[in-house]
Amino acid sequence: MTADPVVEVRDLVKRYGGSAVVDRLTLSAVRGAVTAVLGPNGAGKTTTIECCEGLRAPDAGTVRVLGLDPLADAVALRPRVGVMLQDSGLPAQKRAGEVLAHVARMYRDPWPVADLTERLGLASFARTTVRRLSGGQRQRLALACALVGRPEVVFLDEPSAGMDPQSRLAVWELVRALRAQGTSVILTTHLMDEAAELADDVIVVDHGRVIAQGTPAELTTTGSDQVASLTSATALPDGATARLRAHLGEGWTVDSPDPTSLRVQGPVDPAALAAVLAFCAAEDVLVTRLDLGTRSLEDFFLDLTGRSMR
Ligand SMILES: Nc1ncnc2c1ncn2[C@@H]1O[C@H](COP(=O)(O)OP(=O)(O)OP(=O)(O)O)[C@@H](O)[C@H]1O
Repeated sequence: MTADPVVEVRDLVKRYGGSAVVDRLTLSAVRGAVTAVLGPNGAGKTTTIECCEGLRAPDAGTVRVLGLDPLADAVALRPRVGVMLQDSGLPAQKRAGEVLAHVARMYRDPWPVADLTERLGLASFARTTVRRLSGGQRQRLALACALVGRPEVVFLDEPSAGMDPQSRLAVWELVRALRAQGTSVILTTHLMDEAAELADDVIVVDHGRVIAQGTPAELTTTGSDQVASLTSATALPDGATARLRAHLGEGWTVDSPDPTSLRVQGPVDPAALAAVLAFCAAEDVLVTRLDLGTRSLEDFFLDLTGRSMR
């Protein structure tokens, strides 16, 4: 548990039809930090976050946000917490600009609407009704509505899903600005680059439980391990991955993300690299590309949660 948590979830259980989709989940998020919650489809992320938002009642366990109970203390928490849902819940018949202005009027000291409009590029569709907005435009409006009350903590469920690259960058900039002004941000995302770019802390959820937590650097650095990624001109010979694994021996991980790629993870040094290339030559594999680097957050995530779809 962290020293000064903004969100603290202990042994949370949520069941649907008898099966626990959140299964004694425990996590905490640091005040003033950006915490990214990752996990495969159906892992229980949204259910957990919605318990934190007071939108769902836990079957067991405790949830505290800013030290308060999201259900029992809902009235006290409402002005202090911003929520951006996957399903935006915005009024379909109203114009985008009117919706944001209306939400702003509900707060004593709102974020200036003109500034949010500028940061999120809302002006071009301010006069469009919500039901006519594109998915990405609706997301941007929902984000503006979540932030306009200057919340102390904000929950963002896949904030940049469906957005074009320009909008995604604008959202990232905004999240960085929030962090700089001390706002705590809890976001769920399937975009590993988004988590790596923004998060101070990453929490990986699977099958309703936390299976890893740490900074992106902690999660992607295993000792002195490096990753060599090789691309072959043609499909690799049958069994090449297993033979290379046997050839390199203990301390090495070898896999093949696709038929023309080899990924070698271990203490890569000049001699090891020469051995890998000699192996490729012996197997008549023409290497057309070689990249060296540390494990990405995506590598970590796939190693942890597997490659099969849920
Ligand atoms: N109201 C509900 N009734 C029944 N089952 C539900 C309900 N809400 C969620 N579930 C189930 O709970 C599980 C977890 O769902 P949840 O939305 O929390 O996952 P998630 O990690 O957010 O997934 P995704 O990445 O797809 O958004 C899923 O199997 C889902 O079908």
